Amino acid sequence: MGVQNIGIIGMGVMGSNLALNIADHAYTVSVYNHTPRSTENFVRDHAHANIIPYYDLQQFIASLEKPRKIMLMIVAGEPVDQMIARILPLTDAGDIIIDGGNSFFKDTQRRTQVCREKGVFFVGMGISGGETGARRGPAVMVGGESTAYEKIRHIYEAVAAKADDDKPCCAHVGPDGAGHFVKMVHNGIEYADMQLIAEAYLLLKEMGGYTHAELADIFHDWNTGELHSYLIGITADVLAETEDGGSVLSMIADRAEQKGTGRWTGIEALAEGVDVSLIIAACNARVLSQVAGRRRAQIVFPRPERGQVKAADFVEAVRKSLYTAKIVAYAQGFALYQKASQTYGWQLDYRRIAEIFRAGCIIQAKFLDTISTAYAEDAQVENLLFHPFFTGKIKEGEHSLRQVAALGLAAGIPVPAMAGALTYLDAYAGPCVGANLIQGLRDYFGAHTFRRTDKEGNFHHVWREHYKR
Ligand SMILES: NC(=O)C1=CN([C@@H]2O[C@H](COP(=O)(O)OP(=O)(O)OC[C@H]3O[C@@H](n4cnc5c(N)ncnc54)[C@H](OP(=O)(O)O)[C@@H]3O)[C@@H](O)[C@H]2O)C=CC1
Ligand SMILES: O=C(CO)[C@H](O)[C@H](O)COP(=O)(O)O
Repeated sequence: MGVQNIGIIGMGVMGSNLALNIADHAYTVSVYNHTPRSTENFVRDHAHANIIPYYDLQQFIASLEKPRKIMLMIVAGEPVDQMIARILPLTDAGDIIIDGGNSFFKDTQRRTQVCREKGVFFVGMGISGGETGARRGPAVMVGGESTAYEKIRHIYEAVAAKADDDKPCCAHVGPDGAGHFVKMVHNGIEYADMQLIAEAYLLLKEMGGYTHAELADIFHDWNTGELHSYLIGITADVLAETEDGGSVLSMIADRAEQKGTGRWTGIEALAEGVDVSLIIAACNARVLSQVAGRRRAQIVFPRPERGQVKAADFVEAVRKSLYTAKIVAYAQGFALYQKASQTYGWQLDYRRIAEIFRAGCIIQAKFLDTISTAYAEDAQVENLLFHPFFTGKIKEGEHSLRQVAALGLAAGIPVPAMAGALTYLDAYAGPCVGANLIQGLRDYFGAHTFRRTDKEGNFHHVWREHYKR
């Protein structure tokens, strides 16, 4: 008869740190890894009275109290299916398998069905906060049956980060794939946020001529105001870091990698018909940073001469631009939650999602408090941009964003996310966006019909050929 409170499979960065975090909260933890070496190294380097290593999967499962709580913290994709296939025969009805990795939410929906056939609960859990979060308190987004959540919540709410009001950053957000969907979009917003920060950095460095040390001070200063966030804070740290007297950032290759959650967000948004242009711009920026032809393009297409604008008001304009565009990025991400919630019938609680993002996760930021308040005031707000606080901030920052993006474009500095934020505003708020011509063309070549401004219904026009080809 097993006695350990929970089992964790996967002794990588996240699994090992979560095991320690859970063990620190007086829960007993069995750990297992598909290769014994990772487990051996972990228990050698981090001996803990509440952690017991297992090198045999059957013994690991047998060590757990019932209903068993078995958490996977392993590489997403095929390994998760393979591990479930190995675990399921060893489980009993009522046991709970928790996937804490960045799994694709549709895989989670499928796995939920597979486990349900055996009476086993499957919980798709989004976890954010990286290594430090896992060790000291992550944000936890739980998808699955509420019966299962009730059995595991005491553990995860204990280890999760706590917001300023002491509420745990852990919530049951909906059934099956909802937790992984919420995490996927969190990561998409993370991509957009980091891209905007990178654009602000580039503008200040290339046009303002600031050194990395000076920029570290600027970002540090920004982090004391409305931009206060984990990402701005660590940007200051990265900028300030030196090795042998030189900037570490200057030594990092200018090529951004990705594991795919941002890309999934873009694909799902396109499928849902929601514009997440800043997330897609961020994905494209990472893709383009990797292309082999960059060196050749630098020679073939020299960029325009860059003037210098080293002035305090330029720094402030960039700060305002970053904040304004960031609001658009978050509004787009939350619009995707709203649409997906309808599509999948999840009844997502946007206020609670914003609340659990207030601490522990990578996108934790001061203004998540305001997003949570906005949804508390109007749970069905059509778009966050219509909340008076954000409307005011957009109006306040739009001019700076326009000036800064235009400066970047004129100087040949790529600002796809900042420009994307403006384009989004212009398309959203513009009286005519050219869609009338698109409809005319579609009707011309394909008889796709169009709607009229003066009458209800769908119309086809018999177009005349005025110009001979
Ligand atoms: N790092 C981060 O900041 C965050 C990561 N995540 C997600 O958490 C999950 C784990 O990430 P992380 O800990 O960083 O990754 P690591 O690469 O540090 O660890 C991966 C773990 O998966 C195990 N593993 C690899 N292949 C298999 C397999 N075929 N079968 C079983 N186990 C396997 C590895 O074992 P071994 O090394 O012995 O092969 C290792 O224990 C991923 O889904 C990741 O996307 C979520 C939030 C934040
Ligand atoms: O989930 C995370 C944080 O929330 C991970 O850090 C994520 O893997 C980062 O994504 P990518 O590697 O694609 O930049």
